[in-house]
Amino acid sequence: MGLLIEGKWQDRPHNTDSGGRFIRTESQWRDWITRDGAPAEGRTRGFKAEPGRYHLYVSLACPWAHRTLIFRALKKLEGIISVSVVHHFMGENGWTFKAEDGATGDTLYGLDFLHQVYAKADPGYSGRVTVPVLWDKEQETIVNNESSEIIRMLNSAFDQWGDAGLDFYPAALRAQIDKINALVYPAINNGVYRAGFATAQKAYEEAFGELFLALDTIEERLSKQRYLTGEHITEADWRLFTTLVRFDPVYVGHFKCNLRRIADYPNLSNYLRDLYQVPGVSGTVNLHHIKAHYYGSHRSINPTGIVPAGPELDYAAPHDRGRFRKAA
Ligand SMILES: N[C@@H](CCC(=O)N[C@@H](CS)C(=O)NCC(=O)O)C(=O)O
Repeated sequence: MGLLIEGKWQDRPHNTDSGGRFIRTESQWRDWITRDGAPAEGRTRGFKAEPGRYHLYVSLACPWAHRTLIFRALKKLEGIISVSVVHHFMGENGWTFKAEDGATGDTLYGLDFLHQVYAKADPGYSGRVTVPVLWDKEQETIVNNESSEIIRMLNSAFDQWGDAGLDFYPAALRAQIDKINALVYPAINNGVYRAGFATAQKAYEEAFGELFLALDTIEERLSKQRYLTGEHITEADWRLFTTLVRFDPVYVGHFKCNLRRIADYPNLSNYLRDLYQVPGVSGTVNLHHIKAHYYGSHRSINPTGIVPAGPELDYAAPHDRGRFRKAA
């Protein structure tokens, strides 16, 4: 684990504040692919949506990268946007491109490390080297490395080629989706990291308390409706899904998020299986990469790197969410 400082790789741990709280650094590459290629508001670089021009660098272990793979699959963009999958082990060189055990290697340039992709885009770059990365093969640069923005682009910019009938951020639901994201992101998506990477008891307990309070709130909401905003799956559901699917196999043990498992929540566990069983989604979930990455790479938390053999999980088992189906 580390970061680039003026284009040079340095092996460094995650940031924490003086109270031992995990601090997530803001993503720095924030341009947008648009249908007409015009720069997004407040930006100067423009990128036009074109088939075959863009590439995603992802980790199958990473919940943020996972969002982009789900959108790529559901919006039927597999033939339009290519992908390289990094190796699940993230050690002193950060993410690497060994083409083994489900990783593809760097299918564009044959590089060894993801930090070389960042340095290719900007030889003087200073910052963390994270997945996902949305790469422009034409200008050989990073368009964007913030998953919440990449999924919005995949949702609409490529509709000429993808499934234009699916909209996970419909205008009528935007305010509701934004409100749910504002709870789910800090308390759940980032909350598990805040618990797991805390280096002081109080910081851990703060994150732990917020996390389970938010899960309880969502559990209650899902007792009344099939999805977070009602009867349609939206971006808010996919953003929650990538954390839920990692929760019992990893976050309960590795990040000490052990007040309850998702399996102990009747609504959340059925909802998780419902989303997992949406055609195209299970193919984006790789539990081997997920478990091997977290337990194997975070040696400050798990010094032996031993990957637990359990728990038994069956996300393909039947769920009860059809009970919300409206009468015809
Ligand atoms: N805000 C970013 C976060 C991405 C992120 O933190 N990815 C992790 C993997 S789960 C990573 O690459 N970490 C490497 C590091 O921080 O050095 C996003 O949502 O895209």
